[in-house]
Amino acid sequence: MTTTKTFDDLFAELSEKARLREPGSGTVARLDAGVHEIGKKIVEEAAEVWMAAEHEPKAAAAEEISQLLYHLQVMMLALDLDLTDVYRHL
Ligand SMILES: N=c1c2ncn([C@@H]3O[C@H](COP(=O)(O)OP(=O)(O)OP(=O)(O)O)[C@@H](O)[C@H]3O)c2ncn1[C@@H]1O[C@H](COP(=O)(O)O)[C@@H](O)[C@H]1O
Repeated sequence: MTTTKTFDDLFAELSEKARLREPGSGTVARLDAGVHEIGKKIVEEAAEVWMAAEHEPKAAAAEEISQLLYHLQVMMLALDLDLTDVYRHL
């Protein structure tokens, strides 16, 4: 049986990689690049979500949405925000 990684699972995984500064982690590299670069990536991925939603199959849009969620989590880590900081606004 395959298990599906949830938003919370991914955040826990990324938090641990950041804490350990895991060698070879793309997440650590993105954190080192800083908020400005992470922000540019969020805008890029958001545009890709929009384009996929209008012009590509639903599966492609789903993949782009997953990438946007990933980069939003990287920004949360860069700002030292945790899930409860965000969830309290939902
Ligand atoms: N879910 C993701 C994820 N989504 C998107 N991305 C990154 O975002 C990029 C988005 O794809 P693009 O098409 O924009 O690629 P690109 O233009 O080459 O982007 P750049 O790498 O040049 O920024 C991907 O190539 C990944 O680098 C992700 N990188 C990592 N994860 C997961 O995060 C976890 C930790 O990853 P590491 O920190 O790399 O170990 C793992 O479980 C990964 O599966």
